[in-house]
Amino acid sequence: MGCGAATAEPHALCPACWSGLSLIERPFCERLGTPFALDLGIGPLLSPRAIAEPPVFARARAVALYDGTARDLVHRLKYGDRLDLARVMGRMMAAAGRELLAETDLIVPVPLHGLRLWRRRFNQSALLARAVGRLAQRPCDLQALARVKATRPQVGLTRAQRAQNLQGAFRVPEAARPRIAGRRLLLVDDVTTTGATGNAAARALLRGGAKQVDLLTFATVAVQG
Ligand SMILES: O=P(O)(O)OC[C@H]1O[C@@H](O)[C@H](O)[C@@H]1O
Repeated sequence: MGCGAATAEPHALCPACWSGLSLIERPFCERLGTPFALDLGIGPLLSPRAIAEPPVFARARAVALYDGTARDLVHRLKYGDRLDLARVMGRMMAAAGRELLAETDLIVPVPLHGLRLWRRRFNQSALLARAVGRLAQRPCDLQALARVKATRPQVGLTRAQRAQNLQGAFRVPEAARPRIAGRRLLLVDDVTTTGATGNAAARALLRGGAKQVDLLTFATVAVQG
């Protein structure tokens, strides 16, 4: 599916692609979902980063670290027009996000600004959100959150610049407020790097009346602890 090699089942990864995935398993930070190098046998665990800078979202989970096959899959989906990959990636996300999905009322993808959506012709996060929703049997609302600012791409920006770039970028449209009021939302994106996008989007959703916002992405950038 990822590299094009034949697989026994349709919409599956070949063994080589599988072995190139750095899957995230416990022990991980219960808040950020980032893995720990060591299992200390105690829990629940929080990373120093989650304690020093608690995120706006309640909990984040991701399938894999953003390297090897995970990076290839994200790039092929996003820049290579391989929309078909959303299905296999969504299946893995539904598994990695099982705990979050059990407490989710509504799935909301991170939106693209209209201009970027027009250029790319699709929102990869919406494709992933739909695939996760279908499998987990949770409704998906593509209009619950709007990207009202045409931000620079996050790629190449520092941590502080990423947060700055997203200030005021998201808003819950008036018409969507009744649909998210008091509800537990699962925000879906392709990748988390610094968490700036997840934080900015979660902040807008909480301001818009959501009760809780969790974050599920396909990949996360490795941050030790
Ligand atoms: O905001 P952080 O977590 O730093 O970076 C992740 C974002 O940067 C984009 O390329 C991804 O699609 C995602 O929305």
